[in-house]
Amino acid sequence: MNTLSKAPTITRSGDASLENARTKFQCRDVKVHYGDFEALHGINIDIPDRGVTAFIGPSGCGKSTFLRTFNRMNDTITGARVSGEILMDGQDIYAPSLDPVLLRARVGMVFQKPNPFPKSIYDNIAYGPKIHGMTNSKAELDELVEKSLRRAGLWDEVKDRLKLSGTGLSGGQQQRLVIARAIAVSPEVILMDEPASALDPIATAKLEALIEELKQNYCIVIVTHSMAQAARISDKTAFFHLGDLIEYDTTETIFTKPSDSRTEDYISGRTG
Ligand SMILES: Nc1ncnc2c1ncn2[C@@H]1O[C@H](COP(=O)(O)OP(=O)(O)OP(=O)(O)O)[C@@H](O)[C@H]1O
Repeated sequence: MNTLSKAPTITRSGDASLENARTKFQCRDVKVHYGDFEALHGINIDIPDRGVTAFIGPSGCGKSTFLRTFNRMNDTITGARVSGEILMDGQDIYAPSLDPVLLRARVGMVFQKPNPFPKSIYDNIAYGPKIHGMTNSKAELDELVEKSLRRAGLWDEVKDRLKLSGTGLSGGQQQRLVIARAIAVSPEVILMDEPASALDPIATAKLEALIEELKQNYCIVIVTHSMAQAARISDKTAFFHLGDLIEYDTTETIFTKPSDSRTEDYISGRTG
């Protein structure tokens, strides 16, 4: 059964220990055009499940463009065109029969600027589960809201003000609220596009601790401009340059013995 195009039931499956080495996404010759401009020139990469993969590279090299291909967010950009093949758990996520709304529940996204809905903290989390018909009663919904906020490390800070607006939280809290909102619909993947760039060092540390914990259960792909952050939190790192994937390896290898001089120049701060 093609779970992406059929029932809205969103389930996780598999044994965590077995899935450590599993591939979540297989990308073959992925190109993205904006009109006539080719932003990505044919990317081949396998993204592992249950771990953090970092995309690094100079501004404009295509990191965000590539990240958006994993939940078809490029579909929403006028003139953007994706070609090649992206398989998620072996299923073509660009198949015409696929429902992008269901895909985006399975592949959540967190942006640079925290973007809570202008609704209460509670409603920010409850919104997705309601749309997807995931709960049968108010009590179940309450439980899911609490569980999601707990998993995002935010429950203790907000449990007494669930009815207040999500936009009234601090930047770091808003970012964790957005992560809780993504978690609420039981995603398998969380894409993060420079999620800490608007946060102070303390909020960044909390976010990184959260990512460290979430990676036990989710495939996380993060775009970051911070080499230190990539080195701290990711298991694998992909270095992009001018629309090409130059090098992809364990984070340790990329940061200690990169094989391409362009990678070395970038991570050592000589370019970028
Ligand atoms: N909506 C768009 N329309 C046209 N061109 C775009 C669009 N979005 C991105 N581009 C171009 O595609 C290329 C890749 O951009 P992208 O934002 O993916 O790079 P990036 O590596 O994420 O950059 P940054 O680190 O600055 O966020 C750039 O040349 C950019 O100008």
